[in-house]
Amino acid sequence: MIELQGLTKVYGGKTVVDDVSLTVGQGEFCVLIGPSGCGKSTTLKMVNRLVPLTSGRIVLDGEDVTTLPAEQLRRRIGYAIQSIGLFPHWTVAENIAVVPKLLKWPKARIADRVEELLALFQLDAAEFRDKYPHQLSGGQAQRVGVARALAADPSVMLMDEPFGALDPITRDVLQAELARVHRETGKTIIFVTHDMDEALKLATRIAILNEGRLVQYDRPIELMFEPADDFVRDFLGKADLGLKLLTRRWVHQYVAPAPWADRKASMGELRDIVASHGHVWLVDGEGRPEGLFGARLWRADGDPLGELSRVHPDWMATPDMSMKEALSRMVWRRILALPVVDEQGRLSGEVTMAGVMGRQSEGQAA
Ligand SMILES: Nc1ncnc2c1ncn2[C@@H]1O[C@H](COP(=O)(O)OP(=O)(O)OP(=O)(O)O)[C@@H](O)[C@H]1O
Repeated sequence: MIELQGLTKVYGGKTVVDDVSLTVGQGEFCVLIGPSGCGKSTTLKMVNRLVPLTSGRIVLDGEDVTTLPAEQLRRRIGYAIQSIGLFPHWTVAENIAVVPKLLKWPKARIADRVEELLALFQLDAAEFRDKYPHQLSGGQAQRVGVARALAADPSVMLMDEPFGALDPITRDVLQAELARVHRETGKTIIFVTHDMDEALKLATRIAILNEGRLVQYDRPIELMFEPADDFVRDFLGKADLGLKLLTRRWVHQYVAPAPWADRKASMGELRDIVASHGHVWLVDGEGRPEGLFGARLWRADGDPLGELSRVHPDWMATPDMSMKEALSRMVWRRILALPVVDEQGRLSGEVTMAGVMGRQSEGQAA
């Protein structure tokens, strides 16, 4: 846990960070966000004293570290930045080992830690251990940069737009990886970005800064439903709130029992189910969805069953998929429901457009 108390930075008479206080609990992923120049990076750099404080205190795991020598502090706080800062003449393994070496860990322990971190970031140790930074792609180098920051198992990780320079696809992959690493390691993280989508994907708590001041510090859902003021409301971008919210919601939160029938069902039985539920999933002998009657945006005239649609793997949803992705699949395939399948591919429920709308408006009313 880390507490920032009244952090203030004045440059040449101008207060660029103004009395910022916030507590990041153990295992919390705190994202600092705000317009360019609002003081995000300066706040972060005061935490590990890359920038000296004008006033304020930093309390790390209950200990006041404001006057601790900066080198000692930095061994307890990992730091990863956009430009990576890998040492060009050192191998990947040597780069990752920087802080453990400073801490005089035994060689074998360092080697084990390097292997463990490469595995955590899905880099094959045999292939990457002895490579030099110029032999890595941007995404690989960035993974090594984050692995290095984690190497000595710091109590807190600071990250300043670590994925800012990456293309959108690599960025997406690394965001998902970081979210997983955060879940697996339970690290306390403070992360700076100016990208709200990135913040919503990663944060357990978001701190919004404006002109050096902390305007709101809340869980993402609370920010969206209870913005502290017009600045926050505008900053979140009203028009996209509903969709952005869906990136934080999961299929398992929306899954409902699915009307289904197997191959033995008669057309009469199928019509009855469609009459009461609007659609029906046909499952094979193993319980895997293979067809759908109804639930298309278009219907054949006359027969309420409409035409049979073959269930395509692209339509299926899994419990851990985001609702944004599920919704996108419904829109793309022009269907009003997706089957939710378990690990064996068996029908375990469904998500529907109506369900999304219901839960969205419930959330907004809350
Ligand atoms: N070394 C410095 N000397 C003087 N002013 C500085 C210094 N570093 C930052 N500032 C000013 O402090 C303010 C906050 O800068 P900071 O880099 O913290 O903003 P930021 O929110 O991280 O911005 P961005 O999103 O553009 O990176 C800016 O107005 C900047 O010009």
